[in-house]
Amino acid sequence: MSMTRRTPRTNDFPGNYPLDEDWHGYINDNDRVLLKVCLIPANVVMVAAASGDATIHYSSPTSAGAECIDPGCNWVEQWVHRAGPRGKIYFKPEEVKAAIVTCGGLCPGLNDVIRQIVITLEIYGVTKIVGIPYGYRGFSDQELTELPLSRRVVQNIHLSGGSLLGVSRGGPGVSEIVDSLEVERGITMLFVLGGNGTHAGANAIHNECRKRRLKVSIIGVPKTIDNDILLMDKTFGFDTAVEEAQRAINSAYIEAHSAYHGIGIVKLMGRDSGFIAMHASLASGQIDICLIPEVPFNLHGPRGVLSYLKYLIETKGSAVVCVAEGAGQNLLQKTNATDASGNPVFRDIGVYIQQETKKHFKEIGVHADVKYIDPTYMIRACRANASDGIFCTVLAQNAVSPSPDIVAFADIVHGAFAGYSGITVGACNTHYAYFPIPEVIAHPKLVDSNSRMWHRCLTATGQPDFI
Ligand SMILES: Nc1ncnc2c1ncn2[C@@H]1O[C@H](COP(=O)(O)OP(=O)(O)OP(=O)(O)O)[C@@H](O)[C@H]1O
Ligand SMILES: O=P(O)(O)OC[C@H]1O[C@](O)(CO)[C@@H](O)[C@@H]1O
Ligand SMILES: [Mg+2]
Repeated sequence: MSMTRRTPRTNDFPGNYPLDEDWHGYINDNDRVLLKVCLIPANVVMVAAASGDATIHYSSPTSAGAECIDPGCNWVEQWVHRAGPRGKIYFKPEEVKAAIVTCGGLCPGLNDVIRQIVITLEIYGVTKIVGIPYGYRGFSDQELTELPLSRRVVQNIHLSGGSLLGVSRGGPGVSEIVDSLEVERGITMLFVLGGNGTHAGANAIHNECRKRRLKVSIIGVPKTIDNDILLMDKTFGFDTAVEEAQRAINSAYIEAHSAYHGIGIVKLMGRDSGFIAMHASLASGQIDICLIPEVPFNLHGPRGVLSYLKYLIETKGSAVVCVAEGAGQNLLQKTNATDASGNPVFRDIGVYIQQETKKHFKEIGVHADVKYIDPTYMIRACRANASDGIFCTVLAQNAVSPSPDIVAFADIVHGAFAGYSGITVGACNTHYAYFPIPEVIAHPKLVDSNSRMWHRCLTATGQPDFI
């Protein structure tokens, strides 16, 4: 097998300099990634789910995971732009001032992404790169000054969790942010790392820039530990969260297993979506009951969680419950409180289950030793694990000499240089693509209770329905 050089050697090409059509190092602007396919000719149904299933040929719309895009289940193809470096760039690197901002909650991998963006920008020849401190707030708070970024500054930041730039919720309105971008700072590329709220903000900033006819690229990188962004295989930090959750689950298991009639309860993140809880439960093999926001359950009553816990105590001697923070909110009193970004503040379902379990076992006169673990912030503050780290690091290596397989975070820089704006980057069916922001934040991506993955989780825990 011969080694292929990633950078063209001048003597490889006639005239000593490769023409774009001879140098196969760039993404063609017309390259596309297939997002969904949906077809019903006669009895044959081929439907691709939102992500990752484009290669499945379903034989019936009732097959697990099958999904029709339109009500008639007609042939529909959805394509998105393939991500990667373009032969023609839209910005002159020496005229670019790029800024990076991280908003919302923390997520493992933020520093890796910041680092990769800076390194890739420098490779393009950009020298003016700054970090906006503490999320969107950094655009309005006069006491916060922007942080100059360079390879030297970001070299080792991936070795720790958190965000070099800091994060925040809430902050200034869109108009104020664009004033700051345009007038105060002269920013021409803004890289926005955040979840659905941040992306809603990024889209609004993009629209305002267009309204003002500003030549500014607004590019998102979806950051959500909950993995709740639509159309993408997964988002960075999710893998790390699932892995870190294993420690908490294992501790809960050991506590429960070592106690007489021990019950361990672990609450994991997941405001709307139970992906972390589902995957962590599956990975651990130590969970008896997994509760997620998408699947309603009763705590009390003959089919409720508490009756099943009693059964587990009687048959196994101990039990471990994994509950996502957004699960069972209908069982709790609403607070009507919101955080600075307007997100509803939930009551603590983990604490509630702990209290109700203690109460229930006392009432029925059965001894139970209940231990509750909430590892939320320990998980969120972690540095990215190897898988999430590779997700960034390999991209960085590719970014050193642009080639067609430069992907993901490096790609968002390519996206900006290609003149894209109002887009976000992600992996879809293992390929990297640019997505229009409104499409990916239309609603949170949810665990499908009819999916194979949820069924696998139920098989792994052995739990019944709690309704
Ligand atoms: N609809 C919106 N329009 C403009 N800006 C928004 C909107 N929603 C949220 N934002 C802003 O985006 C930032 C982050 O929002 P939010 O706190 O909801 O976190 P997030 O991006 O969803 O991340 P996380 O996954 O951690 O919750 C905040 O500064 C908030 O003011
Ligand atoms: O306590 P904070 O910072 O508001 O963040 C909590 C939220 O952040 C998330 O981890 C998402 O970033 C949610 O799962 C959770 O509801
Ligand atoms: Mg959010």
